[in-house]
Amino acid sequence: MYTIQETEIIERGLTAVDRAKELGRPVLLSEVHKLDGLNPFTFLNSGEELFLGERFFWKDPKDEIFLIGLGIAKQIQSVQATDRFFRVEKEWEQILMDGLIFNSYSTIGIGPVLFGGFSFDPYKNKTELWAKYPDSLFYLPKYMLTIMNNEAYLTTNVICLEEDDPSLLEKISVERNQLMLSFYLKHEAEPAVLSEIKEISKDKWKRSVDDVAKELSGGPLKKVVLARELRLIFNKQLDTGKIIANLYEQQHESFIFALESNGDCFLGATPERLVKKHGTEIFSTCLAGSISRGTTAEEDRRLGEELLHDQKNLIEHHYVVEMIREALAESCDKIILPDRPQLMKIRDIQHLYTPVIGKARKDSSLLRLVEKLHPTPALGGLPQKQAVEKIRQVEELDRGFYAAPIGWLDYQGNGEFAVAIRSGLIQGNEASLFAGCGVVADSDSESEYLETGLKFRPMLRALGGE
Ligand SMILES: C=C(O[C@@H]1C=C(C(=O)O)C=C[C@H]1O)C(=O)O
Ligand SMILES: [Mg+2]
Repeated sequence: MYTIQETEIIERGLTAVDRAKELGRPVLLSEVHKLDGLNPFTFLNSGEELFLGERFFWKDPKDEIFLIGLGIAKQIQSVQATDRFFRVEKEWEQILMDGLIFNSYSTIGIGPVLFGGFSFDPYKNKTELWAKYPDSLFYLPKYMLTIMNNEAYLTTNVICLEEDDPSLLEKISVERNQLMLSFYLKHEAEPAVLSEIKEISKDKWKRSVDDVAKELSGGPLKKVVLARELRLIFNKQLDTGKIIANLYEQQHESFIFALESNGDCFLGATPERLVKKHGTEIFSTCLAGSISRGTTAEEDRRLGEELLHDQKNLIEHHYVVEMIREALAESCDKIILPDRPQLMKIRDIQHLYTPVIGKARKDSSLLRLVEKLHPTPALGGLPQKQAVEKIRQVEELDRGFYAAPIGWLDYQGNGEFAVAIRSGLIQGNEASLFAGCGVVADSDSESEYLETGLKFRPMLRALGGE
């Protein structure tokens, strides 16, 4: 059982209200408490009643950090396509500038943290599918559990207005204690059963792969990533908490993420980091080029060797390395990048993988880096602008947040963004799953089709459809 000193938040809140009056604008109050340890899924589920539709979940591949947010103290969103990264950054800086932050720990990812993401291409025609997700969508949560290197912290964030009185803070204090009393392990309900899978425009998709591949041999386009969709229908409402827990169990070596919005939930298990910033240290990942896993250790090793020497896949990978190297060179002083890819083996697939490390210059913020990198040729193509235009033109799918940056940043500028692949959008008793692949001049549509099949597997399994 957990309880937190209640008088403290009221006193702090009154100071924040005084500051709001002085400044004539809202003021953020944020406080951090250390907890004895708490299961992240217990926390996520305990918010189901009060905060359904306003939750997020994040875990990195090494289980170094878990972030689970419940409720929205402040939402930053934008329907404007131009400067969307910059706009989010400016609004975030404004909130932090006046904020009162009570945090006596030096851990990253605690105190005010913004969690969310961007759509893949704000200039693509919108469809109903992603109506709940604007082109930029970020939450500053009301309550957030951080588990960092096995230590647990609870952050509480309140936006105090000029006209607020102590009753607001009393309400928060009561709500928080209620939440902490309700930490429970959820009763397992019968899982939803898959009744139908619709494969969206399979033949048309394969034709577009052939057409684009043909076009690539003439240049100047070198690579275009094309994606497709599966629509799944279940016999009842899907339990997103359970799907996240399944992903955690089944795809341990990946980032697990979820972002709810107005009843929908976008979630997935991606192996691909876009960029991580920890102080001035920058980490990025080149991931492109794929082959299946073997059924025996020997076959698996042989397939890995084949991938490491396959020209088509090496070229597909090389484009990503070149672009990331160039993009980071503008913001980093030192870049360390091995000259040959290695293998990343995950449950259903193996990839060519090149890790990148850099040292950021003073003025390079995490969102600036995200802007420079997105989309890398692993998700868009090369050259970047023309590839995205080609996708806009030929791809039937509305990608929404699929293949786009999703992640978090803390109030000290640390944070991490992953590329939201191996993902799906959960909508009541239905789900859309997305998968794509890098098309280069000698791509063959049948093998690209099979490759996307491998990439659907993690989500299909987590949904009980495999
Ligand atoms: C586009 C996806 O994956 C990307 C494409 C890859 C490829 O074509 O080899 C490999 C890894 C990812 O960068 C996806 O999973 O949907
Ligand atoms: Mg590929």
